Amino acid sequence: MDFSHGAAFRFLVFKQVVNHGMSAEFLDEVRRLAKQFFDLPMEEKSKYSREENEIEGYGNDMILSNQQILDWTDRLYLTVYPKESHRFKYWPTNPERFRYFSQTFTIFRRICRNELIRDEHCREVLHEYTANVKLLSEKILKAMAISLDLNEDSFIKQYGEEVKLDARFNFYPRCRNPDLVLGVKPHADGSAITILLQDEEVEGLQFLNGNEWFNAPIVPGALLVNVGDQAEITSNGIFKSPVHRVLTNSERERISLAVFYLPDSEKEIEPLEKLIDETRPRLYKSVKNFVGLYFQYYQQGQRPMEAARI
Ligand SMILES: O=C(O)CCC(=O)C(=O)O
Ligand SMILES: [Fe+2]
Repeated sequence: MDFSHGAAFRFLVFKQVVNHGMSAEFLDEVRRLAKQFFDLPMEEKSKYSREENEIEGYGNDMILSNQQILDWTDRLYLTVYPKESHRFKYWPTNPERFRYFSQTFTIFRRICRNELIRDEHCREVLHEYTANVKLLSEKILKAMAISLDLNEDSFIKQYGEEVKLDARFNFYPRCRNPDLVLGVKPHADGSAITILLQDEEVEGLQFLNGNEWFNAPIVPGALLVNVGDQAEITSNGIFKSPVHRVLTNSERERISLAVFYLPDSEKEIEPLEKLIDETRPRLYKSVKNFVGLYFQYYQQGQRPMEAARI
């Protein structure tokens, strides 16, 4: 990863990262697994259904009012880190490889990387992806701190000991009336940062800049890094958490996988002291369990950041 252009990095809204240490084949494998899951008959998928008032599991938006417009999407939401938080009742066992890499694939990859084949047991696919994404997220949070002349651990320390990673697999079916409904309504992510694996062929994600929506292009082999609300708060607004949405498509279905890097919900987070001065007064209150707050606001189509702003 090249973070040498520190100043430019400050104004990052979203960034496509290519040198993230994961091969294009591995990313394809992750996409394939997601797709295989969503292709299963409804009867099979509903074994992992989200329960009312729960976030994790398979389903769609929580229904809070009968005025609510639902997103045109199917999701599978799983806490993937730390291991102790895994709730396997929501983890698909079908396709089998959702949990396990085929041994052949693992060995093949290791041979390609000229690695010794020491440990031959299959690794769980999501664990490997999660470990890589956690590492990448922390590298980026360090680079963000360095670009502001801060100690590299400044943001990470703010987020506490017990960070959590949540994965949201998104599937957008074809839609006959794409002008009438969105795949995901406009929102900013409630994470510190989000690492997004986009569909390899179908666009749909858009970012708001001023009053205009811009397409996020597909960059082969890249992951998209998105600043979330909690990084906006801790950076005292220097990094902005962008509003984005997903369009529906009448021709093609689309998948994506967002992994949210979430601060410890017991930890109070707030703008870093060093980023507050007379020219940049403190913009946000201290907040705790921002994700809890986030879901209440999101489902009503409001920006949770409003609750944090001074
Ligand atoms: O599907 C996408 O490209 C983005 C999904 C998204 O914004 C999210 O899951 O928060
Ligand atoms: Fe998002």
